[in-house]
Amino acid sequence: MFGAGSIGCYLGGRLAATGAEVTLIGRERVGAEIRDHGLRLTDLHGSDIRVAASDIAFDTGPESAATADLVVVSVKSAGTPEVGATLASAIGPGTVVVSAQNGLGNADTLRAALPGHVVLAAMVPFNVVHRGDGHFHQGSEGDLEIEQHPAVPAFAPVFADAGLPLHPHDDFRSVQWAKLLLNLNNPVNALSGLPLREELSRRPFRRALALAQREALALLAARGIAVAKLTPLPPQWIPRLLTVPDGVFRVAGSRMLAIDPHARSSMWDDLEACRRTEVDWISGEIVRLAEASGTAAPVNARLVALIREAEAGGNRQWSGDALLADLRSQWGPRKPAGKRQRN
Ligand SMILES: NC(=O)C1=CN([C@@H]2O[C@H](COP(=O)(O)OP(=O)(O)OC[C@H]3O[C@@H](n4cnc5c(N)ncnc54)[C@H](OP(=O)(O)O)[C@@H]3O)[C@@H](O)[C@H]2O)C=CC1
Ligand SMILES: CC(C)(CO)C(=O)C(=O)O
Repeated sequence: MFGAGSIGCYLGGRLAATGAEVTLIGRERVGAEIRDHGLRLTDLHGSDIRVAASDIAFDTGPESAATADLVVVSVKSAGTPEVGATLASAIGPGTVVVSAQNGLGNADTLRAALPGHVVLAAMVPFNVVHRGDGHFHQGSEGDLEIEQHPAVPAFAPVFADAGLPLHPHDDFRSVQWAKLLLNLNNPVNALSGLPLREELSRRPFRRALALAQREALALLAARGIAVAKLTPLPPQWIPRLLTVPDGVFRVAGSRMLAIDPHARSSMWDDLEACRRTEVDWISGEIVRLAEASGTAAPVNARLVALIREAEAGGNRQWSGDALLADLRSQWGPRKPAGKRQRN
């Protein structure tokens, strides 16, 4: 696992717990935490798994990757070029590399750095919260998805044994777009300063997310880009669901609210840790799609700008009403791509 953070420690720990030989590659502060406490991996269904420090290796450098069958990359997107360059001189022939990152382009970045290697994109649908002292908690549901490839059956059983089945997809880009639409909530969540469940329980924040999703969906439809159905509702219907009153959403959106009350988006984690966020790889993709279509994506562009401001110390405690009013004002005299709809 290259990137021992929330995802790397959770996936790596679950694999190690069923006997897989796993090395976590990460920062010394995380290595010290695991040496002191081992790993504790819990989920929303009450699963509680312990991995002793002696049962999982930890390195700060890439040496162990030289003999690995599989390297799963789980750093934030800004770190991908460095990981690609590091792996290029570290891994042996035949090592398969899987990107378990959000966004569209991380696997491509790794592929460019690792010609001759199989590099596959995967998608983690659930949230992981780092609760400290080696404890990582899966706060929402879902199975891992992966690009279809002949290399997958060699390692899929190890994931299945660990309770993390991999679902291969022929059209993985459509899966990545579907996840990106859900991740458009990351900047809204990060700007709200609230846990995900609390934020999604408040209609003005859901309306803000619906604005961002509608803008993205209109651009995707105009370009004929397919979006996979990852949730019971098709992605095109989710903005409508988001805008219903709170009481209705508590019932109709109960699956979206089935999140640990403490879970936050990974973008909130980044702001909290004063790290560069992944907003350029999430909302920024919609802005670039609009530019490539000769139009604008003012709502998503504004979310990028607000996250930039928050990275520089700006407001991270927006009220739902203020954020929604700010995003609506971006429409101005211009129309966003697609039909204008009130959220
Ligand atoms: N957290 C979540 O719930 C989810 C996250 N994701 C996605 O998964 C990916 C990983 O996210 P997450 O686990 O939250 O990220 P984290 O920031 O928690 O973990 C990444 C870790 O990798 C470390 N790291 C970065 N570069 C290197 C390097 N060159 N060598 C060693 N260690 C390095 C980071 O250290 P440092 O911070 O010091 O750079 C950090 O500790 C992201 O793309 C995210 O969007 C997807 C679904 C859910
Ligand atoms: C799981 C989800 C959608 C929300 O936590 C996520 O991908 C993230 O936080 O980056």
